[in-house]
Amino acid sequence: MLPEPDELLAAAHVVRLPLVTRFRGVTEREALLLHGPSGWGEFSPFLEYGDEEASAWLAAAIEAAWGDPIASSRAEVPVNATLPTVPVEQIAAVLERFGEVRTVKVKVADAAESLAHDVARVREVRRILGPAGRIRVDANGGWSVDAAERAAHALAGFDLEYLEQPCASIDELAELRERLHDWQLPIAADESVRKADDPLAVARAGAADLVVVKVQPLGGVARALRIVAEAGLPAIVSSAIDTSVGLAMGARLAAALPELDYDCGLGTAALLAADVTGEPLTPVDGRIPVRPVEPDAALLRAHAAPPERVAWWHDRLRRALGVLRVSR
Ligand SMILES: O=C(O)CCC(=O)C1=CC=C[C@@H](O)[C@@H]1C(=O)O
Ligand SMILES: [Mg+2]
Repeated sequence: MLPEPDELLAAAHVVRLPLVTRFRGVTEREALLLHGPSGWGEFSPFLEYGDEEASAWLAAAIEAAWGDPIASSRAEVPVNATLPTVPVEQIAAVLERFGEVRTVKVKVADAAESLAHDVARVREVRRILGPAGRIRVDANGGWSVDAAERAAHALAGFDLEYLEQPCASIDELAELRERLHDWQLPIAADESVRKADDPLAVARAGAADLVVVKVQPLGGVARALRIVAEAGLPAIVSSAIDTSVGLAMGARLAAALPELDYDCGLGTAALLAADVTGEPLTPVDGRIPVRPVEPDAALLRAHAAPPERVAWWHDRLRRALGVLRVSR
C-alpha cells in the first residue's frame, strides 16, 4: 500500500546543498526528504529526469521511510573516493576531503575534455595512492568502442581495477569486452543497469563483469538486492550524489548484500559542501557506518530550497506517485 500524497508531504523537506566542485554539470544538489514511521528517505532524481524514471526513486524513498527493516550483515561499508573532472592541480585537495581511502574512482570521457587530460588525472591519482591503491574509471558511456579501446591502451600502465560504463549500449559493451578479453580489465555496467528498461539485460548478454547498483534509481533496497542476485555478478553499491539520508539507504543495501568484494561509491558526502546532518556519512579510514540518519532541524532550515523549488518538488512527487499507483 502506497501512502497518500498528503501523508508523504506532511513531514517533507526540500533542501538545496552546495557541492564542493562541479559534478554532472551542477554545483548544487536538490533533494526532497521524507519522514515516515520507519525513518527518513530521500527522493532526489536528477532535475532533468521525467516522471516515469523519477517514480523508481520515489519507491526507494517510500521503502526507506515506510517499509520493513532489511536484514544487515555489516556494520560498516568500505568506500572509494570519487574524483570529478577537475584540473590535475586540484586533485590532491579534492581527494583529501575523503580522508584515507585505498580506492579512487576517476570520472573520464567528459565531452569537453581530452584523453590526454584523463590520462594525466589518472597518473596523478596513482602518484597519490601509490602502487597498492585501486583506481577505477567511469566514462558514463562517453566512449565509442574504438575510443574505449584507445583509452584502455593509454591507461594500461596504471593497473585499473575496472572500466565503468565505458560505452553507452549493451552491444558496445559486449564488443569491448571481447576486445579486452586477454587484458583482464573488467567492465562494470552502471547506466546499463539503472537506466535500462530491463536492468538484467546487460548481465544476460554477458556484456559486463560487474554491476553498479544505486538504491534510488533501482526502486529501493529490496529490488536492488533481487537484481544483484539475478544478475549473478559482483556488485558495487554507489550513490547518486545523495545527502547523508540517501547515503544511509545505499549503506543499507551494501550491508545486506551477501558478497561485497569491491569498495562502494558511497563516500560522496565528501563532495557536499553542506549536509542535512551534523554527523554526515563522510568516510573515515575508507569506511562509512551503516546506521540511520536523522536530519537536524536547524540544517534543514538553513538549507531549505526556495519556495518555488519546494512547490516544484511537491508537484514532482505527486506526479511520480501517480506513476507508481498505476504501475503497482
Ligand atoms: O560511484 C561513485 O563513486 C559515486 C557516485 C557517482 O559517481 C555517480 C553518481 C551519480 C551519477 C553519476 O554521474 C555518477 C556515476 O555515473 O556513477
Ligand atoms: Mg557510473
